[in-house]
Amino acid sequence: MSQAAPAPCSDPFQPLRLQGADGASLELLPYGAQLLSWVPAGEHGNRLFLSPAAEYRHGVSVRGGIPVVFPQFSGHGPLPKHGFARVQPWALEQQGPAGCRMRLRESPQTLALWPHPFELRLDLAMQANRLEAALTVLNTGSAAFEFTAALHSYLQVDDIRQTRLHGLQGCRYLDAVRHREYHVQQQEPLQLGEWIDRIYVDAPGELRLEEPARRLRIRQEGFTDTVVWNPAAGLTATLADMEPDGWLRMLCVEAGSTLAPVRLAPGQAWRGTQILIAE
Ligand SMILES: O=P(O)(O)OC[C@H]1O[C@@H](O)[C@H](O)[C@@H](O)[C@@H]1O
Repeated sequence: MSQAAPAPCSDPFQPLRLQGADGASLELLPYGAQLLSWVPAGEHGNRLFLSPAAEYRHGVSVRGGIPVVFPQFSGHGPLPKHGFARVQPWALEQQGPAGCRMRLRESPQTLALWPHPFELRLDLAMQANRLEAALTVLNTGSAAFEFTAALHSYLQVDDIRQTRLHGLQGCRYLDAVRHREYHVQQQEPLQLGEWIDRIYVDAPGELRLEEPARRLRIRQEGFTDTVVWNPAAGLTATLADMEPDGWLRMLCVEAGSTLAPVRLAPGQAWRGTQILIAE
């Protein structure tokens, strides 16, 4: 990756476009450091789901791509849902043809919500059919803090009802759909098409998303949990930024540390990575 001077992006809603020499490409919004699209080398379509009804304005999270969840997962705490990183303008720190580093530091807005100095880095790297997204959290203050976080990846599928997720059998999960109870995954592969909202705890390092015509390997490192979410028709109808049938074309498979907070002493850093491999 070539080094460029850190640049605050003048319009955070103006996407950055990167095109690797091998033909892979991505589009990224400085607002939220949100990846909007990733097209692997040799393919033509976005492997990430981006809702055509997504909203692009301050204070609202863009529905699709890969939102960065920090410092709070979902509604599990006093902060706004999924924290604030996804609705802040990030700076572009480094950029090359096949990758970039985005950076977010504390600001008066973040300190008003969460009184800790921090630095977040999102490193994105494409290589042929592979995309790596790495989130680094640094404690730049003088007191310890705790956080939860996730890479909230919306994966594009042709038809969720024909899609299977392999690799979760035997894994314990917290089911947000059924009274927030814990269960153990029996079905293998996991069949989809109904409302699902689960946190798989101590999730395996690799899953496989299988569709009739293609496949995606999903790896994670550093993160402890995997969240699987699809709103189905009922919940989708309540989301203004989703088309009524949008749920048929997406599945969120999120790499997260969501239930047990990560504690960072002053000067310490933590890193979590999600790797997507298109096949
Ligand atoms: O609508 P939001 O805030 O982007 O959240 C979407 C979903 O994100 C998932 O991570 C949660 O498990 C779901 O409960 C939630 O509905």
